[in-house]
Amino acid sequence: MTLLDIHGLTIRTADGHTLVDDLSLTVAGGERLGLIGESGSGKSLTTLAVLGLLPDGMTVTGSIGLAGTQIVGAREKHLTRVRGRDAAIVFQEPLTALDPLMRVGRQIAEPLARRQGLKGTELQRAVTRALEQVRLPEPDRIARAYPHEISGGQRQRVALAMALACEPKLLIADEPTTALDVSVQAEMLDLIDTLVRERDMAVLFVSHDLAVVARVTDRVLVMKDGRAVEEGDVREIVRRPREEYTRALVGSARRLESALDARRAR
Ligand SMILES: Nc1ncnc2c1ncn2[C@@H]1O[C@H](COP(=O)(O)OP(=O)(O)OP(=O)(O)O)[C@@H](O)[C@H]1O
Repeated sequence: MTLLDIHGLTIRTADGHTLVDDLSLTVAGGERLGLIGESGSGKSLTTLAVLGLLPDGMTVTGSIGLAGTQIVGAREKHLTRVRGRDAAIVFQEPLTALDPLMRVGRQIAEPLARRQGLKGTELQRAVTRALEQVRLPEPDRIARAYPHEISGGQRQRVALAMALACEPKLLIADEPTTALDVSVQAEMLDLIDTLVRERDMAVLFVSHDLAVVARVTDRVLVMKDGRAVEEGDVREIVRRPREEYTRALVGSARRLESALDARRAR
């Protein structure tokens, strides 16, 4: 069944400049779609639009159906209900989602209390469980820490725990590993892969890196200048890119892989 149905999505600035142009895509329940394209191609704006989080002043036309709710034009009170429950987002920079002045445990507790009505010891246990699920060692210490007292990789795991806290049907991951060290990136991708599989969640995974997208998604949509240029099975696109732009993306991903192979062989 279709979980996310975007049709003819167009996003413009207040002065009429088109940033996303007539974009259509669907994600079925449990399916994983990668959104790929170079910087500025409109990937992030598309994901923000799904949660009704576009910056003030931008205008949106077209439709975005998310688990039966029409997001375009929806009132804030309806959007609040959808966020976290139907879709949740993990950003490239975890500090975007975390409050610097609040202990990590309280930040995870907040959505759990609000959505699941948990309190007291039960709530504390749920926070510990949420931190354990994202494979954070010493969950109790992490829960007492402020965001700046833990590492970037740990912060991203905390942000993932928050996004998963209400078991959304769709996880949106916007370049979730780009800001991390290469050694931590692979661990994070594996973690997302496992957790999403266990929960049978759908994923909209945004990246400019085809190698990363190929690792976690089944299908990929390539964007350029706010438009979809190509869409298909991720292996098929890597093997036989149809569009020139996609060929260039595949070519640069290959060059990077062989450069890394050459380094490993040294
Ligand atoms: N608040 C804003 N006001 C005006 N233009 C914006 C705003 N946010 C983004 N844009 C423009 O919209 C276009 C698409 O931006 P978007 O962030 O969606 O790209 P992206 O593909 O996610 O890029 P990146 O990989 O660098 O995050 C860009 O040209 C960007 O400059």
